[in-house]
Formats: sequence, structure tokens, C-alpha cells
Amino acid sequence: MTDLPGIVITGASGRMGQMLCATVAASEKARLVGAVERSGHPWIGRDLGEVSGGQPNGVIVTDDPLEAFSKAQAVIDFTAPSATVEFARIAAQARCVHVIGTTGFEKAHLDALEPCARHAVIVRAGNMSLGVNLLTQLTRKVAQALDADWDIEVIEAHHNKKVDAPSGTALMLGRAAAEGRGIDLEENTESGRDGITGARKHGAIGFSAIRGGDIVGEHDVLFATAGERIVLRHIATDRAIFARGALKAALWGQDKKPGQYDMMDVLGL
Ligand SMILES: NC(=O)c1ccc[n+]([C@@H]2O[C@H](COP(=O)([O-])OP(=O)(O)OC[C@H]3O[C@@H](n4cnc5c(N)ncnc54)[C@H](O)[C@@H]3O)[C@@H](O)[C@H]2O)c1
Ligand SMILES: O=C(O)C1=N[C@H](C(=O)O)CCC1
Repeated sequence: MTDLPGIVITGASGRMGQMLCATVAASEKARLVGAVERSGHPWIGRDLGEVSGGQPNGVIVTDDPLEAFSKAQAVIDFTAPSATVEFARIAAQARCVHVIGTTGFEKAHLDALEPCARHAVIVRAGNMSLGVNLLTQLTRKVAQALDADWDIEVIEAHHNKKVDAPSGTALMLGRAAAEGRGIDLEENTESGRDGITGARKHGAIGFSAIRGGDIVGEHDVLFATAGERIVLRHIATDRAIFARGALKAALWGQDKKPGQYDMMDVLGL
């Protein structure tokens, strides 16, 4: 039993953190060996099982990631961009596989991950579900088959606590559409339309974000031209799909060389 990979969850009290702790604790392929929260959080120093409303499980929530990571083979991290960059440095030091589900990165954050990936495996994806990764491949294929007279719009909906837009998933889908069409996404993005915006730029990829209630995550990729439309859609109804994907990535990464990978690598898509 004890030679199963040990996994630490960061942001253990968060929406995804709680789902990840439950998923790893229930797995027969991994052990939950640590839970990290930010300094000052009321869960620090308490038993994770108890604060989660169950029986004690012997995992004490800590604000010391180095101490937690040094006992683990993988870290699953769904927190916030600046926290993730710090965790990447520590995971590299501890030679842990670092699975990153966090979204909302700016270029400086992504640049900071590069040196860490020289020492440890990083698997990062804006969406860890099988369905969205398949949808990403379909989006690339459809975009490849259609010319720029087909307007591409990515429409996403999430719960009212989400802090970043467009979602990481929307950016994955937009990037795949741009790759399929052979254009640069940054130079061809239209988002945040409001007021007299002028007509849509020919060939652009548009993004729209809806925020409301407890929506787990919904994504449409719309291809629209004169006389017809195609809509590719994914609807997530349960955060367990992201947690299962993240655990799969943590296990997959155990025998891989240091470097940056994504869920396409993990799923073999
Ligand atoms: N890739 C995917 O499949 C996927 C799926 C769902 C959510 N997400 C992303 O995961 C992230 C978290 O989402 P959420 O809904 O769970 O958010 P949340 O706000 O519920 O949870 C974030 C947690 O991180 C903790 N945290 C923040 N800074 C920390 C630090 N320095 N040290 C330790 N803990 C820290 C917070 O205290 C909180 O508990 C977001 O970026 C979201 O977009 C990705
Ligand atoms: O709840 C969130 O936040 C989600 N974030 C990811 C994104 O930004 O795409 C995945 C879906 C849920």
C-alpha cells in the first residue's frame, strides 16, 4: 500500500481542493499525504477529515508547502496564478510532479514556470476533463476545414465566484481554433464587446463570458457563416470530472522526464 504515489493538494478548502482531496482519498492508485492552505486560513493545523465534516484521516492542513511536498511524489494545484508559481518552484526543489489546474495566468507567470520544468514534470491544462480535451481536438479540426468567412465565437458560462475571464477552457478552445485556421490568437482576438464596437473584424475569434449562480462550466464553440451555423458544446455538471483528470495526470507524470505537458499528452489525444 505505502508504495502508492503520495499526493498533496494545495488550496485544500477550495471548491476544487475539496473535490480533489475526496477523489485522491478514495483512490486505490494513490495516497493523500498532505493538504496545503494559505497562511492564516482557519483550517491550518486541523485534521483535514474533520474540517471536511468526516472522520479524522491524519492529514493535518499546513501552510508550509516545502514540508508537505518533500513527503510526496505529486502535487495537485488548483489555486491562483501567483500561488501556483511559488508552488512550482517548491515542487521543482522537491522533484514532485506538479499538476496545475489553476487558470488566469499572465505571460510573466507562464515564463516563471519554465525554469521549474527543467527539474520536474509539470502538467498544466485549463481544463482536465476528457470531454473538453476531445472538444478541443474537434474545434481544431473544424476550424481547419472552414475558411475565414466562418466567424468563430467561444461562449463560456461559469458560477458567480469565478475570478478570471475568458476561462482557461475558452482560451484552450480559442487557441485550438486559431491553430486549425493557421492564425495567431493574440492578434485575432475580440472580447469584452460593449458600446459602439464597430462591425466584427473578419477572421477574428470572439470570446464572451457569462457568470451566474452555481454553473460548473459550459462552453460553446460557434462557427457562423451566411445561411448556416455549427455549434460544438461541452457542459460540465460535476467538478469530479476535473479532479479525476488531475489525478490521472499526477499518476501519468510519475515516470516522465522533466518538462511541460498538457492533458492531450496524458490522454494520448
Ligand atoms: N483546469 C481545470 O480543469 C479547472 C477546473 C476547475 C477550476 N479550475 C481553476 O482552479 C482554480 C481554483 O478554482 P476554485 O473554484 O477551486 O477556487 P476557490 O477560490 O474555491 O479555491 C482556491 C483555493 O486556493 C487557496 N489558495 C489561494 N492562494 C493560496 C496559497 N498561496 N497557498 C495555499 N492555498 C491558496 C484558497 O484559499 C482557496 O481555498 C481557478 O483558477 C479555476 O479556474 C481549473
Ligand atoms: O470553476 C472554474 O473556475 C473553472 N475553471 C476552469 C476554466 O477556467 O476553464 C475549468 C472549468 C471550471
